[in-house]
Amino acid sequence: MTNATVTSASAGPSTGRTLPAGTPVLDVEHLRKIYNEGKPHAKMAIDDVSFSVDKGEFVCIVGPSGAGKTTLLRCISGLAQASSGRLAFEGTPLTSVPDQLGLVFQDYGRSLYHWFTNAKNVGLPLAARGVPKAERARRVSEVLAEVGLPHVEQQYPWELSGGMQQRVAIARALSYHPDLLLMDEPFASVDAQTRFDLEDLILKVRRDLGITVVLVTHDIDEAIYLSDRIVVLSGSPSKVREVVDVPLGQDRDQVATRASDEFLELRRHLLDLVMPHGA
Ligand SMILES: Nc1ncnc2c1ncn2[C@@H]1O[C@H](COP(=O)(O)OP(=O)(O)OP(=O)(O)O)[C@@H](O)[C@H]1O
Repeated sequence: MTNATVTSASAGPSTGRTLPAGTPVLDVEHLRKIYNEGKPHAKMAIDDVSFSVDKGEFVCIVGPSGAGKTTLLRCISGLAQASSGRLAFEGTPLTSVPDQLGLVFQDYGRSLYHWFTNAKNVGLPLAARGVPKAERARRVSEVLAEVGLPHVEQQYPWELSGGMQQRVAIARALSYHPDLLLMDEPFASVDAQTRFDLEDLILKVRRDLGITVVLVTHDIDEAIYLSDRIVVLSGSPSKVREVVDVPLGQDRDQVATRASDEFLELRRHLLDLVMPHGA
């Protein structure tokens, strides 16, 4: 896991363009990633990974430690270059960081500028894109309200709890209405109760904004709770072991959903896939 920062890969507003029916937001075909290719210390992190994500879907990626989950997100986001294979974003081959992409990584502590107010942090991608000040202020208020922090604009990140800081980071990634939100272990650094709150927040954001989400997690239960589908990676160098449908409906509840027979059955199946020998 990289302790990378929260990044807004684009500062521009969503294009809002309508994709032709059946066009996935994200298409990953036979992706392979070899670090230090051609050198004696070359390392194949991803062998052959294919999957696609449709508009509005919530897809989680799980797999053993070192399977290449972070590497996969870095390739999808354009932050790392795949060695071979094809990546397409909204039907267009991906050659650089896509405009309509939001990224949220685990380490909110390093991701926010602590000498800027929360409002300024959230507005940075908009400022970079030249969104006028008044419009920027309106959007910052709107998105902070969306993540449940309507009163923190003039405070600084260090005045907030860890969970609140991660909400600010999420608000920043959402400020320009990305079509696809990529999240790498976004809730791994907070306590269990805050983690549940943030999971519910991201489900609400997804519902409110109709956003497409791809999230990497070590936590099988979290993956089931959040997902429409789960891509299970094998150990390193990774292949797709299975893509698991999660037919739990849209209305999920931290207690009732997690206690349901369907949830427990999926949990058993996923644990079998991730720890095939009961390790
Ligand atoms: N910049 C890099 N240079 C060389 N090798 C790397 C680099 N980044 C990652 N790797 C290697 O690629 C493999 C996959 O790493 P990655 O961080 O993508 O896995 P992961 O599934 O996210 O791991 P974890 O679940 O432990 O966070 C590992 O063997 C790692 O050592």
